[in-house]
Amino acid sequence: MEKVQLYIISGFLGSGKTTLLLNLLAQWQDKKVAILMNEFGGFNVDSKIIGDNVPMNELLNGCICCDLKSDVEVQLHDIRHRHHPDVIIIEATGVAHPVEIYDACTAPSLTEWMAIKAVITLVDGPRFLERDQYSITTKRLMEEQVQYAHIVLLNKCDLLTEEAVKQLKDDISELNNQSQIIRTQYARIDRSILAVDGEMLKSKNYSHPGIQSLVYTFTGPVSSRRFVDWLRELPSSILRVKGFIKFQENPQQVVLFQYAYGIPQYEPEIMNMPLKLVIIGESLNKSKILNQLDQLQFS
Ligand SMILES: Nc1nc2c(ncn2[C@@H]2O[C@H](COP(=O)(O)OP(=O)(O)OP(=O)(O)O)[C@@H](O)[C@H]2O)c(=O)[nH]1
Repeated sequence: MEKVQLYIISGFLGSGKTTLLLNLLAQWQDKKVAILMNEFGGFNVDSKIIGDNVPMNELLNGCICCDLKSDVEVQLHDIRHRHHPDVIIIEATGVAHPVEIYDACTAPSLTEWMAIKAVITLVDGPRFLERDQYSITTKRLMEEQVQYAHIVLLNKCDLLTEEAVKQLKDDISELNNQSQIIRTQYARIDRSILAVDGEMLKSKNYSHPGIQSLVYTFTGPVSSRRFVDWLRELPSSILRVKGFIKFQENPQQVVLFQYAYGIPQYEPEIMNMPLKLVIIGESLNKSKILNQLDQLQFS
């Protein structure tokens, strides 16, 4: 019996994990692919982006590498029994430690039928270049995600100079000289790159104390100008914002909003999605953010 192949997609918040997942799904149309999606918050924007056609289990409200670690085994068995996939892809939260996820997938009841093919880490080039500006824990996490990958995608190269790409490649090789390093834009890779076999990674206990998330639900459209003003004032401790929003200028249109490393992105959404925004950052001042969003919404 051929084993189900497992790929683990890791990488810091907003580095391009869902973008890679979408690329892989497009290339693997000849395979039955199922997804285990993990979100730090209670609302999964990424699963809405991927849509209903792909078999998917979700682990919400926590991180797969610590508080939800024991659920991984149960979810993987469930995926196998319900969907009979050829390939399973785990998309971890941006704050997950790859070794812990790997460890969670090596339970004997899983290895009977599942083979871990690779841990793929996405590096957000511009953010990684400036990793010294984050707290020591966050910087260490970014580096360890690189250190323990079998394949590293140096992503967002469109936002980097050649010199910066060279510098980042050197930094990544210094952290991990065993991995393949591939420079990418929008996480575009050829599936042949994934033909590797992940060897054992060593587990160690890991936690990420400072990183938190909150979900805000809008009751209706907001002013786009005031929303942009709010974004401009966001402290650098806010690492990621994503979700669905409507603007007063075009109140019927749902917009998929993404904000990673200071760069906002707006895309029209055809489905009528819940108007929720997920905000992830280091030591969030939750009441202040909720207050600001209330003001945006109600005044
Ligand atoms: N300029 C540029 N933007 C990119 C690239 N890859 C992804 N993005 C954008 O970066 C944002 C985050 O991408 P995602 O794929 O959602 O990142 P993620 O790692 O899944 O994010 P989280 O799940 O929140 O950690 C989106 O707006 C993407 O369109 C790239 O190579 N270049």
